[in-house]
Amino acid sequence: MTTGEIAFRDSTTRVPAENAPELLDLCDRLLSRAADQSDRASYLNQALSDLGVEFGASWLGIATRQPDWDIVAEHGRRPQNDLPWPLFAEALDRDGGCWSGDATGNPGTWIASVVSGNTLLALSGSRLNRADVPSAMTAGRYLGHALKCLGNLESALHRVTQLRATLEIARTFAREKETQPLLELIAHESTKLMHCDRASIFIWDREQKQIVACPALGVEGGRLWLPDNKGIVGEVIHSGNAIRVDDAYSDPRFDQSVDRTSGYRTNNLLCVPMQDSDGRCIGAFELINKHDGPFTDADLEAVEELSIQAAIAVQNARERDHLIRSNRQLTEQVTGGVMIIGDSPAVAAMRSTIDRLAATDLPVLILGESGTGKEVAAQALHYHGPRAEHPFVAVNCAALSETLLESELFGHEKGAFTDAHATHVGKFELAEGGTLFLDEIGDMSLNGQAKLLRVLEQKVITRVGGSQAIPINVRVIAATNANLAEAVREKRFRQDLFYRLSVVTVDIPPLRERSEDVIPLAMFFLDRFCQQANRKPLELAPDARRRLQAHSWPGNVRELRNLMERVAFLAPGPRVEPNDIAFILSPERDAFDDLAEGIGLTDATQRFQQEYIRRAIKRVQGNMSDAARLLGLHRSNLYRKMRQLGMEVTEAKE
Ligand SMILES: Nc1ncnc2c1ncn2[C@@H]1O[C@H](COP(=O)(O)OP(=O)(O)OP(=O)(O)O)[C@@H](O)[C@H]1O
Repeated sequence: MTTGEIAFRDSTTRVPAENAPELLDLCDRLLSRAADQSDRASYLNQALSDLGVEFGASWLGIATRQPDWDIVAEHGRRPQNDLPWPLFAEALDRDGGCWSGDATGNPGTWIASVVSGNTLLALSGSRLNRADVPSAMTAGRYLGHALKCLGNLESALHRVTQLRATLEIARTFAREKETQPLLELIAHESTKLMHCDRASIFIWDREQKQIVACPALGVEGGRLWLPDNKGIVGEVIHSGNAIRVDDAYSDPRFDQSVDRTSGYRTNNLLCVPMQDSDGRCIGAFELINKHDGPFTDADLEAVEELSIQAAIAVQNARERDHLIRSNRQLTEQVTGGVMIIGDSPAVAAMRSTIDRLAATDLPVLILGESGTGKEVAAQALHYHGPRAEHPFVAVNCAALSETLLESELFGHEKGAFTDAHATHVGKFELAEGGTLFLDEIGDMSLNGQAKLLRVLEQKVITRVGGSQAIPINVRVIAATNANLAEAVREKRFRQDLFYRLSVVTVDIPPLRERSEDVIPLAMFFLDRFCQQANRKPLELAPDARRRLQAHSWPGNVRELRNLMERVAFLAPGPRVEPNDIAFILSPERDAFDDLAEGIGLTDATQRFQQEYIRRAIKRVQGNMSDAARLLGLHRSNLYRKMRQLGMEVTEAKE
């Protein structure tokens, strides 16, 4: 140390008693100003100005050594000659203060006093007294405390800003529903937030023991498949710990082959694991090449936060993708399964009508006896049209009481009635975007009909006990086995609703009127059930075919289907013989066999007709109107026919 320079250590400094009040006042100001400021630059400006006045210094600066010297803030006119760096170094090395002036301690030019660590406060001016050093040192220390507080505040504020930005980004993640665009969005937003070059998401395919990088920028197709045990990502997913690399090429864990593939040079990176809501690692999130130096601890914290949000969004999007895929598969299966089998002209016409109607939203009324295939026709309309990927919901109106029907169709709010313990979503809402099939519409009460009509006209529903109008987009297909036109005449069915539902009518004849369909349907069901029974497809023996065709099928296609189901499971041989179905079909059928032997065709026809009518009457328990319907005749024609055939008409009841 040269003459005229004095170094002080903290332990040896004493502030002269007479300076104490001003010093206290100054330190108080240094601290309280810190509370008013939120950034270090403005604070230092203010603090250096206060110190300048207090010490009568013409220049003040804050110098740091890391290891080169830098002046991070200054106030006043900087002296012409070079700054006394050795004096500054001395002050830092001693962790105290230094004064430079004349040997007697008269006013000199410099005081350097440590603020903290590698930072010091430097004062210059002709009025600086050696006796000022202890006060400058105390003020320097206070300045240090204040700067530390401001530093903490600044990093807390920075963290808040970063968290806010993370939340903002997470909100955009939640809006993106599909996986691939979501991954690209995450990468794009993260690079912006973290001021880096690239970001990649690595999805871990545990079964295949590989990780899929997406988006892998610079790689054709944007995707890259890598083994799951290599490189930094491999280590992160297996250990569940984040890795920060400041110089990639000097880190042995870094897999340079990825750079070789993409032609990109990785300098620094930050890689964090991605965990799903159950804490299972689903992949990793990597950021590459930060623009201003390597990634920091604060970056790590922010990326970990971002990765949690990204993982949730990725998981949701993947589950959604999965649901959509399986829905599509199911729809394809159902669409393939909805086949209208039959060779009769009636079925061929129905198929072409359905093909034409499927693409429209026209209301369709399907008419036909029970089991003729009304629901199959409704499904074909739905699954062959644009609503196929939305739900097909069927409601049997006959099975529901008036009160139940309303809540079933429109839903109810919790507490709407005594048993309404929870909110119930109605069938209209469940069928949103798709089709609602109202089976047995003829059995709906007049009150229910009025409500249904209103919904069809206004296209909104209100849940029972609710007040909110919920818009609906549902195609309605209705069906009935009753004579709706007659019900309208008898005022049991609203005419306006009838017209609204029956814009187009599809009439399905009973199976007995389309005997060409019996064998194709029987074969279709037989094949399907043989598959289920795990046996080779069964043949139908010619006699068995004849017997099936001769049957009157009062239960229509449903009866045939059920019969074939039992046969597929029970027939002992590779062919269905008449005996295999004899015990299932009505035993009365066998009586027809006798007719064939030894009598003329006219007699046989007459006896056949007598027998046939007798059975029809028996089947409907003697109700002549029903029997006439079953036989496809008007009731008066049935009586006439019976008389012609010499049958006892009195046996019939109404
Ligand atoms: N043309 C057809 N092709 C294939 N299967 C059919 C056909 N018609 C009916 N079925 C089958 O017959 C059974 C009964 O058909 P469906 O339920 O559609 O009749 P429905 O007229 O709606 O009866 P209900 O009035 O009693 O509800 C179902 O198993 C259906 O798959």
